[in-house]
Amino acid sequence: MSFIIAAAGQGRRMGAGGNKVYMPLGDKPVLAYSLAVVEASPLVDEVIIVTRGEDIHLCREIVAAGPFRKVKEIVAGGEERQDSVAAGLKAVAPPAEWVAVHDGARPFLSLALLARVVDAAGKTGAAVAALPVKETIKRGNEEGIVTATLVREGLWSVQTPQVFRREWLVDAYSKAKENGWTATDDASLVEKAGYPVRLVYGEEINIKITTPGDMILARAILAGEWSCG
Ligand SMILES: Nc1ccn([C@@H]2O[C@H](COP(=O)(O)OP(=O)(O)OP(=O)(O)O)[C@@H](O)[C@H]2O)c(=O)n1
Ligand SMILES: C[C@](O)(CO)[C@H](O)COP(=O)(O)O
Repeated sequence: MSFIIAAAGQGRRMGAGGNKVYMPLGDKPVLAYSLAVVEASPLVDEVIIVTRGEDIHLCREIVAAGPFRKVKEIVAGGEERQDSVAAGLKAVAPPAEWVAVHDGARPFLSLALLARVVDAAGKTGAAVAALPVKETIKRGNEEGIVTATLVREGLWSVQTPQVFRREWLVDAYSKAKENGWTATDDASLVEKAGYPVRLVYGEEINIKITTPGDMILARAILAGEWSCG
């Protein structure tokens, strides 16, 4: 399986003035955590990292320090996450039957979660890690007034990894380009292209580091102050 790591963001919501995947977390940068997991996974044959052109030198340093030998290519990303994954997908060689996409900003990927998503994708053709929504979900207008309270039943909060039959993901990205579809995750495009996507129980610990509060949480997780499946 080819494994694409999307790491070409700008970290605007982190407000640290740089790409959060290169921020230190414990003794290594955020990006090095998921790289270590895929390096150890027998399910992953090759890794493609997508990062901003200006960060490629930082990425190379992390790969060399690992050393992360499965990294086949480091490619430059695009304006939006979708553009970055599209760039990564171009680097996946056609013999690969399966492609996984993961956020570099999710350092606590586990081998067990990756195996669960791969297993489900093997049966359905596409699968994503996700958790049922726990809180009441409301829609609000620009003035902050509630316009609707949604039915929570059946709603899932989606994570990565997301695993797809390569041909499905390539087809979905080509249809997205043709029709101008945009999405915040890869599965949305695959769904829109007409393919079934299986939801697989993710892990609460598999957070996406997005804001400064998430970095505090990540440090607590690392220190063993919080852990749960
Ligand atoms: N153009 C982009 C935007 C995002 N990402 C990656 O997609 C993941 C999830 O994105 P997000 O949390 O939104 O990261 P940022 O774009 O860095 O954050 P922000 O939106 O706050 O700027 C991250 O690993 C990020 O590096 C990417 O590869 N290319
Ligand atoms: C792919 C993702 O991590 C699934 O939760 C998420 O959609 C990324 O969204 P963002 O807008 O880049 O934060």
